[in-house]
Amino acid sequence: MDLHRPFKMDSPSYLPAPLASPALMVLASTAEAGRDASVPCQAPRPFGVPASMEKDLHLPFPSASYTFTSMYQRQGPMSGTFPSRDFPASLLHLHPQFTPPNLDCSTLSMLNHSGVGAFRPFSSPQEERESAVYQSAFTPAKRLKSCFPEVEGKEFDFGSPGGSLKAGEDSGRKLFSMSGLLSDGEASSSPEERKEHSKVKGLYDAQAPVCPVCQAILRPGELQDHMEQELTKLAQLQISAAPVQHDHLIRTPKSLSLSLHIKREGGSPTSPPRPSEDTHSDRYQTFLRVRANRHTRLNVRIGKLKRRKPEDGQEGSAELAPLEDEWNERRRIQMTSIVGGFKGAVLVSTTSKECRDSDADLDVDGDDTLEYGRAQYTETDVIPCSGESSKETAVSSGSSSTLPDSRVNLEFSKWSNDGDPSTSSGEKVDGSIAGLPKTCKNTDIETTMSGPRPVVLSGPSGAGKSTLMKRLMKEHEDVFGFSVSHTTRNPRPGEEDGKGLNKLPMLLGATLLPVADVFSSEDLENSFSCPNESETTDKDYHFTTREAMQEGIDKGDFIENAEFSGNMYGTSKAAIEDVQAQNLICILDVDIQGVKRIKETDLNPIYISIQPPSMEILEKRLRDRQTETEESLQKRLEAARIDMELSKEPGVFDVVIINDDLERAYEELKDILNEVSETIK
Ligand SMILES: Nc1ncnc2c1ncn2[C@@H]1O[C@H](COP(=O)(O)OP(=O)(O)OP(=O)(O)O)[C@@H](O)[C@H]1O
Repeated sequence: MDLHRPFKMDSPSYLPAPLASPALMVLASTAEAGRDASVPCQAPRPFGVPASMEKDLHLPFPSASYTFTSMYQRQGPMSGTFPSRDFPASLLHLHPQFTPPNLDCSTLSMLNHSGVGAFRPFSSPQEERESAVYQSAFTPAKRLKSCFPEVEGKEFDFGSPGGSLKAGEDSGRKLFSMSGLLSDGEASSSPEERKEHSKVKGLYDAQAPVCPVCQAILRPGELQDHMEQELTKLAQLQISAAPVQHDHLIRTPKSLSLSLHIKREGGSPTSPPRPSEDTHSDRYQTFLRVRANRHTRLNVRIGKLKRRKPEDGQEGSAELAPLEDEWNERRRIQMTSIVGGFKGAVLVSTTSKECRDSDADLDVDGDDTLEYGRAQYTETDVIPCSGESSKETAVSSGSSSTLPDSRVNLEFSKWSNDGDPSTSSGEKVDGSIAGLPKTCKNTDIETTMSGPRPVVLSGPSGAGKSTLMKRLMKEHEDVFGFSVSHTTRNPRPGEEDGKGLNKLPMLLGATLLPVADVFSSEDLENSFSCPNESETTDKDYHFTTREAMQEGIDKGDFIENAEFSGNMYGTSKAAIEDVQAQNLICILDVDIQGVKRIKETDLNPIYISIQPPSMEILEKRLRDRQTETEESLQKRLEAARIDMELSKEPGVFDVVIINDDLERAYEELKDILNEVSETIK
C-alpha cells in the first residue's frame, strides 16, 4: 500500500468500522508528516513490551519520507497537562490493510493484547517514559478479562480476514487474542515474561486514558467501560444507518429524487414523506378509486338522463348562462410547497351543483405520468354526459394551449394523428388530411346546438354497425336522423344537394371512406357500384367545392373531415344542428380516428362501440359480405385489431356492445338509445 497516495476515502468498505476514524486519522497524519523526512521512525517492539527511549532507532521505511515521531510532533502539545511527546511506532496498531508492504509487522498488530484496537493518545508522564517503561498510548487501562467475563472462552467471528477473536484459556488466565492477527506477547509468553508484563500493566492501569472516539479524558480503569459504551453506540448507529446507506447506494440520484417527488405528490404538503413502497401502493389505490368513481359518475349521469323529463332539456339550455359563470369559477391550482418540491395539480371544479361533491376525489390526482404512464382519462371522461362536460373540455383545451397540462396533452397525444389517419374500413386516407387543421374550434357548438345528444357509433369494419342501424332506422324512423355530409365529389346522376338516390339516409364515416387503395379516384368517380359505395349511394350529400369546404374547415365549421381519393368529405356541425333542430338523435358512424377527433370538440355525444366477438368471426363476416378484395380485407382486419385494442381502454367509449348475437346486440343498442330518446320532446 502506498501511503503517499491519498487513502481511498470514497470506498466505505475499505475502511474498518467502527474504528475506522481513528485509524484513518493516524494514517492520514502520517502521510502528511511525510514532508518531514529528517525525523526517523522509532523501532517497533513486541506488543505489550515496554519500549525504551534509549533503544536504537531505525527506519522501517527507508525510502519513506514520514515518521511516526514527526506525526506526533506535528500534533503539538495536548490540552491541559499533557505535553507534546514522541510517539513510538510500536504503539501504532495497524490494521493489515493499512500496513505498508515493507513494514515488519511481526511485532505490530492492529489490536493490543486485550483484543481492543482502539487508539488512545499517549499520556504517560515524562518520568514514566524515562524509567524505561514506555507506555503504549493505545493500551487500554483495563484488560478485557475483567470487562467481559461472561464471554470469555467463547469464540466470536468479527469477520476479520485473519481469524476470529476468541477468549482463550491459558495457564489459568483467560486472555483474549486475535487469532491470525494478534501478536500479543502475553498470549504466548512464558510465566516470567508475564510477570514482567504485569508490572507494566500496573502502569498501564495507572494512566489517565483518553477515549479515542470522543476524546474524553477518563479516569484510570474507566476506559474499558467507556469503550464498551462507545462500541454499543457505534453498533446502534450502524444498525440505524445501514438501511439508509443501502438505500442511498442502490439508487441513482435521479431515481432517488423521483422517488421523493412521488412521495411528496402522494401525500399532503404537510404530511411527512412515507416509505416509497407504501406511497406507490397508495397511489395505485387512489388510481383505482378515481377510476371507479369516474365510472360511477358516468352511470349516475346515464341514469339521470333516463329519468330526465322532456322539459328538463329546455331547462338545461336555459341554465347555460349561470353554468357558464360557474364554469368560470373552476380554477386550476398549481401548488408548490415552500417546504420542498411538492407539486400537484388540483382541480377545483364548481361546474355544477351535482359535481361539487363527486369531483372532490380528483384532488388527489397529481401528475403521475412518470409512475403510471400516460393518462387514460381527461376531464372529458370524468363528466362525459352533461353539458358542463363540454365546458370542462373547452377550458381544458384552452388551458393546454396556455398552461401546459400534461394529462390533457398526453391524452390528446394518445389520440393524436401520429401516423396517417385511417378509416374504420382499414384504409389509410390521403396524407393530406394529416395537415388539415382541426375541424372544430371548440367554440359555440354547445351554445348553438340544442336538442338530443348525438350518438357516435364506432367499431371495426364488419362489426355490424350498418346492420344494426338499418334495423333501428326501420323501426324508429322518427327518432333518429343522420347528418348530411359534405363532399367535393361531383354529384352522380340522380343525386341532388342534400338528397341521395333514395330517401333512406345512410351512415357517415366508415362507410363513407372505404376503398382508397382498391379503387382509383377515377374508378370512384365513374363507378356506382364499388364495394361499400353500393351501401352509400343512398346517402345524402351536400355537394360543395374544395375551396368552400376548406374555408369551412379553416373556420372550424366541421367536426370531422377526410380526404379520400382526391375528394374531400366531412361532417359539419351545421349538419348535426339540422338533425337536432328536428329533435332527432343524430347518429354519427365514425372510425376510431373519428372518435378521437370528436372528443376534441364540444359535441358531447354518447360514444358507443360495436365490437365483434373475435377476430376470426370478424374475418368470416367480412368475407361473407363479399365486398372486399383480399388486400382491402387484410387492411380492415389490421385496422380492426387496433380498433379493438383501443376500444378496451377505459373512458374511450361510454358503452361497448359485443355483437355476437344480432338480436341481443340490437336490444342492447335500443336500450341505450331509448335513454337518449327520452330526452326528446
Ligand atoms: N350478429 C351478427 N351475426 C352474424 N352476422 C352479422 C352480425 N352482425 C352483422 N353481421 C354481418 O356482418 C357483415 C358486416 O356487417 P356490417 O356491414 O353491418 O358491418 P359494419 O360494421 O357496418 O362494417 P363497415 O364499417 O365496413 O360498414 C354483414 O354482412 C352483416 O350481415
